[in-house]
Amino acid sequence: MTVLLCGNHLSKCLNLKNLQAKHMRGNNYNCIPITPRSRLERLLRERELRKSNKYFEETRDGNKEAEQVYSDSLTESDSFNSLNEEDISEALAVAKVFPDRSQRPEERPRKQRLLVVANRLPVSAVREGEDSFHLEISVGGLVSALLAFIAFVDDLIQVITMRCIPVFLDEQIVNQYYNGYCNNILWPLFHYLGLPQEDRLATTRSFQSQFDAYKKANQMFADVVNRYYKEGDVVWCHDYHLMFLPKCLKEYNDKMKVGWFLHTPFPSSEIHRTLPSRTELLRSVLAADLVGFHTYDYARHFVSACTRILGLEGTPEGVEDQGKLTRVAAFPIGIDSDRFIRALELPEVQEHMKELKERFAGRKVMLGVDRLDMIKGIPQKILAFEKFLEENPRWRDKVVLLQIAVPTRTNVPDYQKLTSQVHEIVGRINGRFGTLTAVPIHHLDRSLDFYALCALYAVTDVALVTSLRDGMNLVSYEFVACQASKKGVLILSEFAGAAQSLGAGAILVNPWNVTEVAASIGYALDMPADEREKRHLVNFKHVTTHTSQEWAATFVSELNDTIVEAQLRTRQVPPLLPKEVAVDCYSKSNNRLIILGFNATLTEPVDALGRGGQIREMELKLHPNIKKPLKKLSDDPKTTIVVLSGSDRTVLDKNFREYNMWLAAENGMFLRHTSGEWMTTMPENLHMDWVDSVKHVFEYFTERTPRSHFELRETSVVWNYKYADIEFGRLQARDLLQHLWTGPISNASLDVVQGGRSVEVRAIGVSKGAAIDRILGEIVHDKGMKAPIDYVLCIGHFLAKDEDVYKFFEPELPCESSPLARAMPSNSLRSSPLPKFPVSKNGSKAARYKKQRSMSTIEKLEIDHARGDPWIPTYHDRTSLHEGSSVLDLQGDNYFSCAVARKRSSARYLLKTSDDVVNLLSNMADHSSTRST
Ligand SMILES: O=P(O)(O)OC[C@H]1O[C@H](O[C@H]2O[C@H](CO)[C@@H](O)[C@H](O)[C@H]2O)[C@H](O)[C@@H](O)[C@@H]1O
Ligand SMILES: O=c1ccn([C@@H]2O[C@H](COP(=O)(O)OP(=O)(O)O)[C@@H](O)[C@H]2O)c(=O)[nH]1
Repeated sequence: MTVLLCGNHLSKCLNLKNLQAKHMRGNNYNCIPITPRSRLERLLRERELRKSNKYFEETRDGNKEAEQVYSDSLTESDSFNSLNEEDISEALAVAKVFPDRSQRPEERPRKQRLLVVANRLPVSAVREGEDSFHLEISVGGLVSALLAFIAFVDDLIQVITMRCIPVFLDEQIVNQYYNGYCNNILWPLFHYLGLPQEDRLATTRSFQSQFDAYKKANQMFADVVNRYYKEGDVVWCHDYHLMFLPKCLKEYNDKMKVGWFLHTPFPSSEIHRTLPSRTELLRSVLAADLVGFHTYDYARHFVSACTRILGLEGTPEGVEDQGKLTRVAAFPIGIDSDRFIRALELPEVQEHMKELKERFAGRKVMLGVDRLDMIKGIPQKILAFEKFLEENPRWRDKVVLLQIAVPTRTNVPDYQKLTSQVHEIVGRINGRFGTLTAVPIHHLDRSLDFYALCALYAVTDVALVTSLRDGMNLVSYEFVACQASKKGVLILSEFAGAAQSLGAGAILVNPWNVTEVAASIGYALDMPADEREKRHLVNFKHVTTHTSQEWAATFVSELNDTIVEAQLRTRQVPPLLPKEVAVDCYSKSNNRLIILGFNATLTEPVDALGRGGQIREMELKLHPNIKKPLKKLSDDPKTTIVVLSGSDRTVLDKNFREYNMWLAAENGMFLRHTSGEWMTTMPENLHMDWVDSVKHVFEYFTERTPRSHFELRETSVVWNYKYADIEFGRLQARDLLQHLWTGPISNASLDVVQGGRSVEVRAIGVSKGAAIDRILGEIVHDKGMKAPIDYVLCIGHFLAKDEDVYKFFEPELPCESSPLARAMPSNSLRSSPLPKFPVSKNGSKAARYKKQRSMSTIEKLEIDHARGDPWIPTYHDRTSLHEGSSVLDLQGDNYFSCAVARKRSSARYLLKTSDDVVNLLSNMADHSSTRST
C-alpha cells in the first residue's frame, strides 16, 4: 500500500489533516444463506455471526487458525495476491471485525475496503528541525477509537502510517476552517455554548469566509477520497469537521456507500436553528446513507432539526425526503478495553504505578483527565473540590486531585483564556489549602503517554468527570477498564454521553451544581467496599462488552444493510414517469382523457414549512406556467380534461373558469363543464348529519393548536396543521383521531381520512375513485362520444384514500365492487339497481366497459337532488358507446397514472413536483391541435 504522508510539507502537527484508508474485508452479510425478511432480522443474524466465532480473542492470542482463515481469503482476490506484511496485518484487523468461518472460500463475498475519513490523523508529525520530523500518536477520543482497529499490532506508528493518507490544507484554510468554523462556531454550538456574539459587521463577514473555507476544506477531503475510492468501498466520515463531506462524495458518485458519525452531542433543534448555515449543513449530512450518534438523544435532536428546519418527515428509521431515507441511529462508542487491561501487566506500567503509590502514600487519589476545553467543566470541578476541602477539614491532607489538562486548540482565543482561568483557580486553592510539603491539586498542562495514563487510572480512588457537555467521554471508560483490582468510584457528569451507559455504576452529578459535586466527592471517598465493588462490576461489564471494535463493526454492518434496505424500498417505489413515452402515446392517440388533481399538482410550489407565508399559501393559486399549456390542451378537440379536486366549487370556478374543461369539486361530488352548470354526483342518501358535531370538535382543536385551521366544505370538514409546530400538530392530530374513532361520534356514518398534516372527515363513500365512474358516464354522454377513449393520463397529489382513482383504470387489478356501491346500498341510487355487467377476465371496473348497454338507451336522468343540484347517474347506467363496443380502449400501455411529490403510491409512476407537471403538459400541448370553431 502506498504511503502518502508527506512530512516535509507540514509546518506543525496541528496542521496535519487526514484521511485514513484501511482495507476491510469479509463482510459476510451478503452471503447469509437464509434470506432474512426484515432489516432487524438481517442485523440480528449479522450480529450472531460476529458473536458466534471467537475471532477477536484468537487474533489477539496469535491463534494461527485465525491467520489461516484469513490467508485463505487473501488468495481469493487477485488484487491482493502480492500482499506485503502490512497488508496481512491489515487483513487480520479486518478479520477481527467480519469473520465468518462457516463460509467456503468460493462463497465468501468480494472483499470490502473501509475508508475512514477524519479531520485528525491518528499520528501527528512533530517538527524536530528544519527538515526533520518525528511521528507521535495523536491525543483525543476519536484517535483512541480508531486505534482500536489495529491495536494488536506491535508497531503502532508504523502500521498506522502505512494506512494514512494526509489531506494538505494551507495555513489560511486551516485557520478559517478548523480554528474558525469548526472550533469557534460548531464546537461551542453543539455543546450548548451558543454562537459567538457579533459586535461588528466584520464578524459577520468573517463568519461567511469561515463557512466558505469549511466547504472548501470538505471538498478537498472529498477530492482525496474520490481519488482512492474503488467501487464497493465503504466510506465512513467522522465528526462535525466534515458535515459537508457526504454531499460532496455523493455528488461525485451517488452509488458510494457513505456513513457519517458525530462524536460530539447534536444539540436540541432550538440551538441548531440559530446557526446561519443550519439548512445547508443538515442537507449535506442527509446525503449520507447512515448517520450515527453516540446516544438516542442526539439522534432524536438531529431528526427533530430535520423536521423543524427542513420540513422533512422524521420516522423511527430516520429522515425521509421524497422517498429517500437517511437512516439515523445511535451507535455508542467504546474503547479497546483489552488493550488497557493488558497494559496493566506491562513492566513499564507497573513501574509507574509503584512510583505513584509511593508518591501519594497515605492520601486518596482523585483524578481528572481532560483536554483543556470549556466543555470539560474543569473550573467547575476544581471549585467543587475546593468546596469539599472547605467543608471537610479532615480530608485536607488525606486527598489529592491530579488534573491532567491536555492543551488543545491553543490558537483559539477562548482556549487561551481558559488556560489562564484554570491556572488562576488552581493557584488560589493550592495557596489556600497547601502546606510547605504538599498541595491539594496537581495540575499538569500536558498529555501523558499511554503507559503513564494507564498507571494513573489504576492507582486512582475516585475519577472525576464534570463535562458540561461531552459527546461520550472515553476517559470514564478507560478509568473503569483499569480498575479491576482497585474498584474505584466514578463521579460522572450527567451531561456526558457516557452517563447513559455508565450511569448505573457511577455517581451522576450536575457539574453546575458545585454543592452536589462536593457532596458526591465526600460520598465517593467514604463509600464502603461492597458498594464500590457492585458499582464497578456493572460498569466493567459494560466497558468490556461494548468495545470500539463492536462499535465499528456495528456501524459498518448497518451501513451495508442500509444500502440493502434502500434497494428493497426502491423496488416498492414507482418509477418516475417516462415523460417522452407519455407524450408520444398522447400524440398518437385520438380520444384522450386527462384527469388532473389541483393542490400540489397544478399549483405553484410552496415551501414545505410554509415559509412563503401561511396567508399567501392557503389560497391555492395555479402555477403561473401552467396556464398556456392548459389552455392549449383544453382546446384540443381530441382531449378531455377533468380537474378532480378536494377543493370546493368556488375555488375551482375561480381558477379554471377560462378553460374548456370539466371541474369535479369536493372529490368529485360536484361536476360541471366550464360552460355549464354544477350538478351533483352525490348518492341520494349521503348522510351529512354529523357535520355539526365534527365542526365542534375541529373548532376545539383549532383553538388549541396555534396556526392550524379548518375548512368546512359541503361533503367534508378538513383540519389542517401544516403551519403549526410539527410535533405538537402531530400530537393534537393523534388526540383528535382518537376522539373521532372512539368518542361520541364514532358511530356516525363518516369516514376519517388522515393526511400528511391534516385530518379530514367525509361522508361515507366519498372518494375520487368512487366519483370517477359517474364523472366518466356524464362526460361520455355529454360529448356523445362515438370512439373509445384510447389514452388516459391521471395525475394528482392525492390522499391514499383517493388513490382509488388510479386503480379505476388499471386493467390488471382483480375484480372489485364499486367503492360507491360498497359504501351504500345500491337501491339508494335514484336510478334502477346496478346492472350486472359481465366481468372480463382481468376484471377491473374499467374493463367492465367492454360489454355494456347502449348509451342511446339511457336517458339522462336529471333528478333533483336534496340540495337542488341536478344529479348524474353512474357509468353503470350509461356505459358503452353502442352495443358491444367499449368506452375505454387503452390497450394496456396507454394508461399513465402518476402521483406528484409522493414516495409511496398505487399510481404507476411518480413526478417530483408541480414543475414537472407543467413541463409534461407543456410538451403535450406542443402536440395538440386547436379546436376548430
Ligand atoms: O482534535 P481536536 O480538535 O483537538 O479534538 C479532539 C477530539 O475532540 C472531540 O472528541 C469527541 O469524540 C470522543 C470519541 O467519540 C468523545 O468521547 C468525546 O466526547 C468528543 O468530545 C472531537 O469530536 C474529535 O473529533 C477530536 O479528535
Ligand atoms: O494525556 C492524555 C490524556 C488523554 N488522552 C486520551 O484522550 C482521549 C480523550 O477522549 P474523550 O472522549 O474523553 O474526550 P475528547 O478529548 O475526545 O473530547 C482518551 O482516549 C484518552 O486516553 C491521552 O491519550 N493522553
